[in-house]
Amino acid sequence: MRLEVEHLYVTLAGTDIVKDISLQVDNGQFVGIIGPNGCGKSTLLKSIYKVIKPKQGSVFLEERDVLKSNPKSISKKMGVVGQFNDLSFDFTVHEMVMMGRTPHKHAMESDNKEDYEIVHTALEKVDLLSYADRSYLTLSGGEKQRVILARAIAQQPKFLILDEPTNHLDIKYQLQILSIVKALKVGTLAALHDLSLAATYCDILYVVKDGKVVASGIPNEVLTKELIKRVYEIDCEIYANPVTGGMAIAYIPTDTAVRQSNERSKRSTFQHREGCKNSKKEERSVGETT
Ligand SMILES: Nc1ncnc2c1ncn2[C@@H]1O[C@H](COP(=O)(O)OP(=O)(O)OP(=O)(O)O)[C@@H](O)[C@H]1O
Repeated sequence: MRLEVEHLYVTLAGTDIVKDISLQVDNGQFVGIIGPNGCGKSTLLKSIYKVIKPKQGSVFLEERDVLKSNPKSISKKMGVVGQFNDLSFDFTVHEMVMMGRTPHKHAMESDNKEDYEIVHTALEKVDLLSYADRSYLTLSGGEKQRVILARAIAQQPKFLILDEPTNHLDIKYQLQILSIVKALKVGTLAALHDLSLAATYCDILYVVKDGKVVASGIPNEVLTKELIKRVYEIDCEIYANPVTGGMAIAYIPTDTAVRQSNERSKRSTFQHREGCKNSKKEERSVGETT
């Protein structure tokens, strides 16, 4: 499904947080929103999935006017993985994921065989099948994050919104979760912090600063060191990853202590290598004389 956001403005507690943002996500596209802490990414997403009411603007999912539609009709089409996934009540992992089926059911309709199969597949996808009977509240942050993604998958959405989906995840699950989402082949709008991951997985990036889009386009063209300096106030070098060929970013710390420690570790690596070379030479010459 295609998402079209036009001239969105959000004001919270008298402050303008989102200022005239327009963006599009085509069917099957993975679109990333990047930008520094507090620039308005979550607020923008929340206003798209109807948790916050925008002051002005429109959000359309295909022909449907999202801001004027009732939440249940939107939740049949749109899955959301939010940033904070804490609950006051305890549920099992299986029950949590089964909640993803709710938008497709009438009041009092019980879960059927198909629902169970869908939940099973969703749990399998995020590697949590063996956790089905565990209490959600006892899970680690990363495990909770994967349960919430499984719930969104069980919802079988035609469009996905993800707010920092890799927040609590170790690198294996960061890659796994983004690959799973990409393989769903539904339009996806995701706020991401890791620029290298954003460059790897996103078809299009929107860069937000102070509530405004300051750049957009394909990652290779958008992510320049000048833009990163302007938006994040940090120096970096961008290079082609020698193994994957993809874009890699090396951040350059401004902190002198860190620079000195890097220099020291470079020197000791060099000394270690030279030491190894010399002891190999000695071993060879001992072998030749005996
Ligand atoms: N309910 C609220 N009332 C007042 N200000 C708010 C409210 N919610 C968020 N803000 C402010 O709006 C700004 C944008 O917040 P938002 O959470 O959208 O940023 P973000 O880009 O998602 O940040 P992060 O990367 O840290 O998650 C912040 O300065 C935040 O303090």
